[in-house]
Amino acid sequence: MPIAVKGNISTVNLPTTCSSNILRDWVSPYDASVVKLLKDAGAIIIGKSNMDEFGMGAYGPTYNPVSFLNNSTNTDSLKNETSNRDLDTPTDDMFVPGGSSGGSAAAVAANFCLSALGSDTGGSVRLPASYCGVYGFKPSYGRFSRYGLVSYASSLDTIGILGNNLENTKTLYDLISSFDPNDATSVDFSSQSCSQERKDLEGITIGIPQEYYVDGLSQEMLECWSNGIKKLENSKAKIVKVSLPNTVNALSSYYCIASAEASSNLARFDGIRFGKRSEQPDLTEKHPLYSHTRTEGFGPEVQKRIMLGTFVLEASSYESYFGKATMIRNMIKEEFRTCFQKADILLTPATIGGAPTVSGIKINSNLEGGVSEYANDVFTVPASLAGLPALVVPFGAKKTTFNNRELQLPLGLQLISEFGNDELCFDVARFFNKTIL
Ligand SMILES: NC(=O)C[C@H](N)C(=O)O
Repeated sequence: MPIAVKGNISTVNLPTTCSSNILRDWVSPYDASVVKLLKDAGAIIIGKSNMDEFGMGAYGPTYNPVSFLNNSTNTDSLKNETSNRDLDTPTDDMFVPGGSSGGSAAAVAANFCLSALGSDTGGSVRLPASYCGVYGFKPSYGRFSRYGLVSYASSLDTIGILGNNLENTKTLYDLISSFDPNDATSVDFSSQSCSQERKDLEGITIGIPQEYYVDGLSQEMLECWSNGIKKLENSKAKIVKVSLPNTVNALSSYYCIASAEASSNLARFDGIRFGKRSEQPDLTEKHPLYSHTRTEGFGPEVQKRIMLGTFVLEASSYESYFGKATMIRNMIKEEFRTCFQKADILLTPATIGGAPTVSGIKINSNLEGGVSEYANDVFTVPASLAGLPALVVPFGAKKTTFNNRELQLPLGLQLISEFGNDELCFDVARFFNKTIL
């Protein structure tokens, strides 16, 4: 199976740059455990995919293939379409793939490969899956080895899978679900496998978190969500309302914890041991080599997060920021636990709407200091904070026209299940294909 691998997952013969200047041309001396498992099973690694620098969703330069496909999945027409365009001056029919595994999602959506490895810290696999119309899976924390994944926020990071269909996504899941003694956070789930061939969803209760009806949820996503609920109901699932009151605080908690961990993890990139080293350090500064290397090597989003993270970890702000964020995280975990007493699995939107345009993202970033994109993670970060498995299923599309050209922007729904019960996501997802509304 041809597979693309995200640029932050180590591979021996291809560069692992995390799309960062600081790791430009860097090649790892070893394969990540997940890559090794795939190679041993005969997979063909077709290349490394583009990403937002170090996984920090700034919606980097990849374009969403939907912008060019024109309702056709033909790779030749994609090539023609892209070669006719000036990709440096995006028009209003050019969309972002989402981040940070945008390159992996785009590669699958464009039929360059059947599946791809990504990584998901707060939605980095699930958001691009939804925007590009492919499957996107984030496992229970600890199920896939992180050995060889460049760390961003270690308590949240997971390897994830993007797939063109459910079967290929599940094949990769089966191959890389493996305990790894090289990863101290790896969990042995081998005794917990519970996948079942079901003829319908009788006996399965689907929870609908009421707090996910957020302000700003687009009309098309609202419709997509209620169609999804109907589809599962038609397959004999029982639908119940559940409550996750701290959804409103999840984004602040996530961005505080993720930035704090990033500021610590990224301290290793200092120009001494890895990648780029500044050639012109200003010797009048206190730490000229470190500061110049890091100023030249990291992009603006990464620098912003390092500064935010350093701030929330300072002794004077620790309790009011990092301490509170951790408390909220614990409350979110507890709320999920309560939900799973009423429901087996939750169904939510993956995003608030279809993919934004490239130019829209640029305008918003300039106006609001670059935090507006963070709001798009509202439905994905809660499962990350709680370490739960979640699967995004492509379901529906938003129709839009530009210069008389009709485009269909994909929309995805998210299934979230209990810790360790990853396979239930796949079991339920099958019914999005089976039942006719
Ligand atoms: N890495 C992720 O999962 C994406 C998230 N938007 C972030 O920037 O942290």
